Order: sequence, then structure tokens, then C-alpha cells
Amino acid sequence: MPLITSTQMFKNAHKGGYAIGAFNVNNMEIIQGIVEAAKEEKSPLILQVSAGARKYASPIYLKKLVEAAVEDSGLDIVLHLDHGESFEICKACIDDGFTSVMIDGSKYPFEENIALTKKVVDYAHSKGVVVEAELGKLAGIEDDVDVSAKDATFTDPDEAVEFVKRTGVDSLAIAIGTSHGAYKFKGDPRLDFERLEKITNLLPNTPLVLHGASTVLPEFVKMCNEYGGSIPGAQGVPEDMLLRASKLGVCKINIDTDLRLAMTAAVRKFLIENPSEFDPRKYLSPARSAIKNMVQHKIKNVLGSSNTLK
Ligand SMILES: O=C(CO)COP(=O)(O)O
Ligand SMILES: O=C[C@H](O)COP(=O)(O)O
Ligand SMILES: [Zn+2]
Ligand SMILES: [Zn+2]
Repeated sequence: MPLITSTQMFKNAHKGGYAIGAFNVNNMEIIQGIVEAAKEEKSPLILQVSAGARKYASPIYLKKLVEAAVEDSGLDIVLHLDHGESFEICKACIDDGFTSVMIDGSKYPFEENIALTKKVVDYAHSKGVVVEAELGKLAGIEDDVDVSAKDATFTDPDEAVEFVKRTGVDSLAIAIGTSHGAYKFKGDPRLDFERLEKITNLLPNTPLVLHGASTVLPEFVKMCNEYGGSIPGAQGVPEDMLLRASKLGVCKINIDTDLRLAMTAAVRKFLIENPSEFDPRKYLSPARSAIKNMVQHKIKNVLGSSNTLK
């Protein structure tokens, strides 16, 4: 079984009204937990690597670990670069054998984002690799922010159409109110579904991507806080909102924070309850299991991608 692109996966997800989970990976235990869950659920899977992950683990280790996961599990897996900042890092990953890259030009003005994205698309497509780009800014928006501020940061539907047309990009990350990390909303969670609907109606054939989509599971926040941590007020995107988004053209849902919280909660609990243990295998085993259970829950109940392997 090989590393594959997300093209067919997204077509199936689009048609089926479900989403594929894209999980950030940084080490062996994280990869194993995620892959075990996807295998048991018979679910398609995207593993994504950030620039920070490449720096932490070194590119070669992550690539080889993902290859080992493919060989060991027999699953087809997409290996994706998350938030590529430049043409150079996208090219390096494509040359390393990634099957998908994200060029994140969202911090640049529209025309510069188009030019950078197009350059990556041209190179990637010549090598059979697919590209995700981003339009709009993801930073969290508070409830009381006025409409014009929202318009300045959230993805503009008409611009999205022009962007996709001029770049030839394969999927598009949009900003509708999510943000990265564990503190997504100050008040009640709110996403701009009206905007999402507009974008998906104008771009019915473009798979949309939701970044910052962790639900920040209360059980893990509580566990972290109970066992010596301090992450008060953490709040994520409610599960029902992700379900709704997956019916409105969102085919890829990005999850990192939930992996971090599951792993940290399990390690904290184990070490506090077993103060004399110092074998990393002892505390990384429950961490890996916590990741597996969390991912399995997501695939089954939030993403809806169980039993969709073709
Ligand atoms: O978007 C992400 C990775 O690109 C992860 O988002 P979270 O911080 O919500 O997990
Ligand atoms: O979107 C960002 C991901 O959560 C990756 O985070 P990182 O850059 O700390 O690896
Ligand atoms: Zn971004
Ligand atoms: Zn992201």
C-alpha cells in the first residue's frame, strides 16, 4: 500500500457529506495512535507534518515513520505538508515524496498569495502532487467584533472563486471563525456558516479545508488541570458545528491541539499516579492509547468517515 494523494478521498467525502481527518504528527507514538484508530475504523487518513514537526523530529525520521505506518497498517495514507510558508519548503517536501502540500500565503496581499500559490501548484502538479492553499486569516474573532472587521479577515466568497480559478489549486483552506490552539472563543462558539454556504455554492467542486478545528475535549482539559496543569478557559469548536461544516463542502478537518491535549493529559495522570516510574514506555503507552481512542471517537462521531475506504 502506498502513499496516495487526496484527490479521490476528497471526491468521495464531498459526495458522501463527510470529512477526512488531517492529523498533525510529531513522533512515533502519535503516528501509531492515529493509524491504529483509522485502521480499526476503516477510514481514509491524512497525516500532516508542519515545519515545526520537521524541525523537531528531522524530516527523514518523520518520512520513514509514516512509511513504516503505511507498511505496517496496509492503509493508504496521504502525507501532507501543513502550513508551508514558502515555495522552497513545498519543493523540499515534494522532492522528499510528500503526496500533498499546503502553501499558506494567507498573510500576503491577494495578488502575492495568488502568485506564490500558482508557483507551487505548477511545480507540484508536474510531479503528481496536490496543493492546498489558504485565503482569509484564521486568527480568532471575538463575538463583539463588527461586520467590517470580520469581512477583512474571513474568506471573501468572490475572491475565493477568482483565487481557485487563477491558481488551479486542489483544495482551499477558508477562514470562517476557527483559530489554532486551545483558546478559540471568548464567548459562545460561533462560525460563519452563511459564508461557508456561499463559498461552497460558488465552488461546488473545490474541497474546502477547516483549520483550527480541534474540539478541545473537556475531559482532557479537566485531566490536565487535575494533574498539575494549568489551562483554564480552553474552548474548541463544538462537534455539531464540525458535522454541519462537513455537510457544506468541508472535506478536510485539521486536528492538532486535541492530540496534544490527549497525550499530555495521559502523561500527566500516569506520572502523578505513579511517581516512582521513570520508564518512558510506561507513560507513553497510555498516551498512545489516549490518542487512539480520541481519534477513533472523532472518525466515528464527528468526521463520519468510518467504513468509507473504497
Ligand atoms: O489547523 C490545524 C493544523 O493546521 C490544527 O488546528 P487545532 O489547533 O484546532 O488542532
Ligand atoms: O497549525 C498549526 C499546527 O498545529 C502545527 O503547529 P506547530 O507549528 O507548532 O507544529
Ligand atoms: Zn494560515
Ligand atoms: Zn492550520
